[in-house]
Amino acid sequence: MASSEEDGTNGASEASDEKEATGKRRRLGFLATAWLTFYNIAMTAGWLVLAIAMVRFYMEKGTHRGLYKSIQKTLKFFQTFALLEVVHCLIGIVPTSVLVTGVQVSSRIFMVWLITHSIKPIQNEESVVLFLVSWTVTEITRYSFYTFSLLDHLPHFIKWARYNFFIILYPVGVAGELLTIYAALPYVKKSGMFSVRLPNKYNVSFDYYYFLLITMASYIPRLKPI
Ligand SMILES: CCCCCCCCCCCCC[C@@H](O)CC(=O)SCCNC(=O)CCNC(=O)[C@H](O)C(C)(C)COP(=O)(O)OP(=O)(O)OC[C@H]1O[C@@H](n2cnc3c(N)ncnc32)[C@H](O)[C@@H]1OP(=O)(O)O
Repeated sequence: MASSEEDGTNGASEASDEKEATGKRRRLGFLATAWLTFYNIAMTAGWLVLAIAMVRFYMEKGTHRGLYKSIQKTLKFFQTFALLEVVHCLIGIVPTSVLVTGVQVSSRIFMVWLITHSIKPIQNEESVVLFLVSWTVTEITRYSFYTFSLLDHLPHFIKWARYNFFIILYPVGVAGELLTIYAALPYVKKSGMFSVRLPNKYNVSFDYYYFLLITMASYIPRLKPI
């Protein structure tokens, strides 16, 4: 195999990658780079803690029943913290689209707080494990990718994982989310939770059951990974 010194091509492309990365950091500014590095390290660590807790739970109990309850605090904290990602786009320190990030983060927050947290009987559904595993592997890969990129030391495997894992993880995650919402439907219909019925003094009505059906339908344009 020809070395970069021999053919001159790899060396040139590495040098241009290096120049590009340095230029990007300079454009970003010291404070923004420091904050993003801290944020990405914290998020990688948070999702790693979650992964370890899930593996330990399963090894000790041999079942997924009770898993959500045991990890919910960590999940809620780190997934809610991800709202900062929308802020990062809004203030322009990351070049991702506000809309794409907003949809991604709000759908996750919705799953965490308005579905799994609020509807206790569905917490032991297998579908919850599907999206938990999918989100966890995705986020460990994604945040470590951003961290190593900012530090200019991106291992090949992390780069490969960032651009390939989603081929499996995205459909698994979406299936887990949709099946969990589907499992919630009977409880929502029976309890009438989060619904506002007429007559009332504001003359407005809202049916959470139909809202969930619309939410499920709104996944259709997003079946292609975002
Ligand atoms: C209230 C009711 C809500 C109802 C919702 C309606 C339903 C809608 C359906 C939604 C479906 C979502 C389902 C989803 O939850 C399922 C899953 O997630 S399953 C798990 C698998 N998922 C994935 O693989 C997606 C993972 N997510 C992402 O990749 C990102 O979150 C995304 C927002 C999609 C952005 O990705 P994109 O590839 O567009 O951007 P990049 O990552 O390449 O970033 C672009 C550039 O910005 C730099 N960047 C971004 N973030 C950071 C950061 N934190 N630190 C440093 N730099 C960052 C990045 O390096 C890129 O820079 P450059 O281009 O210069 O290299």
